[in-house]
Amino acid sequence: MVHSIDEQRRESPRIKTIHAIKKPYYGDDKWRTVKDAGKDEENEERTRVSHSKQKSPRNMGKGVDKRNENLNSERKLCKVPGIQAGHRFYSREEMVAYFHGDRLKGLNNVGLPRGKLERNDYPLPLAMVMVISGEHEDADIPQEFVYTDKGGNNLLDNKDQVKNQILCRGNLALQNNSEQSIPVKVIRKFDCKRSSSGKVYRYDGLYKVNQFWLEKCNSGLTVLNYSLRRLPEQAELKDQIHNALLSKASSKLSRFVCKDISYGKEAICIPATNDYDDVAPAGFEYITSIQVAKNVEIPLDSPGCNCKGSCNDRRSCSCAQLNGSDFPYVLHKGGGRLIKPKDVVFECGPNCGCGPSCVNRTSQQGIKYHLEVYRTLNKGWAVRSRDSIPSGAPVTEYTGILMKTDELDNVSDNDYIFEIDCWQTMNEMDGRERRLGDVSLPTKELVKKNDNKSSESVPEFCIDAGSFGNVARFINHSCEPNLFVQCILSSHQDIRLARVVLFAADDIPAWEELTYDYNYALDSVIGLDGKVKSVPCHCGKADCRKRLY
Ligand SMILES: C[S@@+](CC[C@H](N)C(=O)[O-])C[C@H]1O[C@@H](n2cnc3c(N)ncnc32)[C@H](O)[C@@H]1O
Repeated sequence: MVHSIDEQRRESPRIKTIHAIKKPYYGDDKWRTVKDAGKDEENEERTRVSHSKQKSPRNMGKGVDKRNENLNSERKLCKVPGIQAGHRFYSREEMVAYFHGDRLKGLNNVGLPRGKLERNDYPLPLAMVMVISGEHEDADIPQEFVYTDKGGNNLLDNKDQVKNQILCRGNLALQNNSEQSIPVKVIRKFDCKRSSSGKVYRYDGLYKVNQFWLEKCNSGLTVLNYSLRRLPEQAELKDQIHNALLSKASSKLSRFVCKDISYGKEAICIPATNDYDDVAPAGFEYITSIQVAKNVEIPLDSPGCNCKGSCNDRRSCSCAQLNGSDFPYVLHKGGGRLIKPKDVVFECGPNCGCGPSCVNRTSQQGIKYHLEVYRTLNKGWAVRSRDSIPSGAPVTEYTGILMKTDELDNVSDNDYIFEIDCWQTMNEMDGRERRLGDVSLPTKELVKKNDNKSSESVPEFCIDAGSFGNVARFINHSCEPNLFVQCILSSHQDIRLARVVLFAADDIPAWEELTYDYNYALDSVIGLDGKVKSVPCHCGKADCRKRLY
């Protein structure tokens, strides 16, 4: 069976950049006096690159902004809906998704823009969440404890204190919490063998910052201490409920059927878990990059740019020129993010002067998220990420054997074939629809250049991941996907042989199944018996088309 890029695109993301300006909401809680705290993060949000679908009304109003509003703002300074004291999280990412977007340090504050000391009628910063290390997970939740921040420590070397602590950042935040009677959510981190991350994070509840005081430590330097007392009358997970959840979680976590399906070939392990039986994914060899069939020749004729280090001048970089005089990626929090999907993205390649960490090689830098292959009830294997994935980030390339489509054997028995139909899409062949507005002049020229190579509406080349492939071969279809397909050229300019890379279409929370839209034309798959094949779709989305093909 063949699922095609083009068909996926036909109804899928014509992506636009949304500069989200969110209105923070702090719930109807008694601590809502700090109404506007959190606007710093709101500003940060404005730089967010959003990859929500333009064409599909299904995605309207969903995704990044709404979800973050729920997950972040509402939860910052009040209780966390659905989470009771004693709740355990088995990965940092899962815990972070509940408590504070995508970064959670030891002490998380709602801060101030640089240089400001006060905003409106309340002082900032304020402490929201405190993550501290605990001794033993089964010990009772402490009613009171003393906290000492790490201010004044030598961050580069042995972390010893080298300066007096002063009232700034975390320390100042805790003082403000104390003065305004705003509680802090406390999470304790424990080592835990049954957790796949090796840690468990227990939510201990809301604590009032009772008092703070200065103290001289052995080295003669000043430290600031805070005593925190747990607020009374907080609902706690009852032991039997907790144990039930725990055994469910641990049984889930203990059902590892393979520690790393890549057997060390990826920089990050990709485990497989199975809650149904002991079977592990099998029948294929893991490859991290495309292998080329004998009778297919990949040209290496991309001229390449003359930049050094990382490409950053769009006027002088010839690869930027190919992308319509701009770079397709922005650097955000250390990683490249695709600004919007394009017919084709021209990345730097072997003939370029820049180095391997150039932002215009974003899709070539390997898998960066902790992906997991897991067994589902009715879709076979599926893929999820234990980390949240930001919108526009590359998740994985679709690898396999790059071969001629007409040389495929047993097509109808092979669930792992990806047709490379970027060229057909650009030419709007066979009912394919081209995205408007993002076809650069060089891309148009490229289309012309390839015009004599193929006039077929059927893509000439495909990636067969049946026997050789990577984690992408386990990614299922959804009628409302969270990934999209992007064709990429780096070493040559033959669009028929473009690389296929899956990118995050939204901010994807940890543990959500990763999916893209196969977008088969219904009745397009013919079985060996010559009859049209039909497979029901189990994506479970509200607007499910009910059939995969
Ligand atoms: C590329 S494979 C995906 C991984 C596959 N689930 C496995 O176990 O290896 C494509 C096949 O997965 C199954 N599949 C993918 N998405 C599905 C969906 N939404 N509903 C039902 N089956 C699906 C179909 O059998 C499809 O032919």
